[in-house]
Amino acid sequence: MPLIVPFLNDPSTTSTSSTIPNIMTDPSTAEEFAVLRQTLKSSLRQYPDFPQPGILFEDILPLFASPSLHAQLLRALEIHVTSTFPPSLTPPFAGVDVVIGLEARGFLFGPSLALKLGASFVPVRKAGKLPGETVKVTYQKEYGQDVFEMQKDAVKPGQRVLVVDDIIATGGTAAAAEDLVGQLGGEVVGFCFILELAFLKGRDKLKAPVFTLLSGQE
Ligand SMILES: O=P(O)(O)OC[C@H]1O[C@H](OP(=O)(O)OP(=O)(O)O)[C@H](O)[C@@H]1O
Ligand SMILES: Nc1ncnc2[nH]cnc12
Repeated sequence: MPLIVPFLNDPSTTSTSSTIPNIMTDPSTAEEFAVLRQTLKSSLRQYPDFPQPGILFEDILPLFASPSLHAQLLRALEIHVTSTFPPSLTPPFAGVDVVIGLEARGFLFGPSLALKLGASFVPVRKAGKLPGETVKVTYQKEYGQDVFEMQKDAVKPGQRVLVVDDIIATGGTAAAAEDLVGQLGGEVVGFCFILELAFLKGRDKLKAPVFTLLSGQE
């Protein structure tokens, strides 16, 4: 009988809406994950007053500038997703069919994560970039308003979708993606972010469970 270890006693890994069962059966994987998080967190940069006064901008790009950090990021995300949605389980905790990445920074790691999970990758793009029939939604984010679009045949009814992005701030962007998936009859089984600005309470706007790898700006 494997030892069941609580995944992490950290508020950034739990959801207020519903809770993902963050358990891991292998203690050495839990330890590996904790070390990965520490390394990744210490590699982020912050820029005050960008892109406008009053915003403390969290820059995740150093994670991609170094091949080693890039690999560690993907390993951390893979550990999380496969321990939360093991392909061998039955719903609601079975695997993921589609990973959706949100423009633009969700495109940096969404496709690689999808490949690791054996899932499809689908982009959600800013308006006017996608050919063919699309669904659309207008949304508010931490610094402005935008329009998101997804191709109509990108998600099939009943498919299990994981939405990924670099940051959740006010949650407007992620909620817009959840809306688009719902319009196509897909099921968002979870959200996965690298970083969460917890004080903005963005996760409260989302119906599906939320996982964030790192916390920021308490
Ligand atoms: O939770 P919210 O308040 O909605 O903000 C989070 C969103 O804001 C940023 O994207 P941005 O719209 O700046 O676009 P970009 O990735 O194309 O630069 C970030 O990458 C998230 O997608
Ligand atoms: N403070 C922030 N830093 C980086 N990306 C963001 N997207 C929304 N708010 C952000």
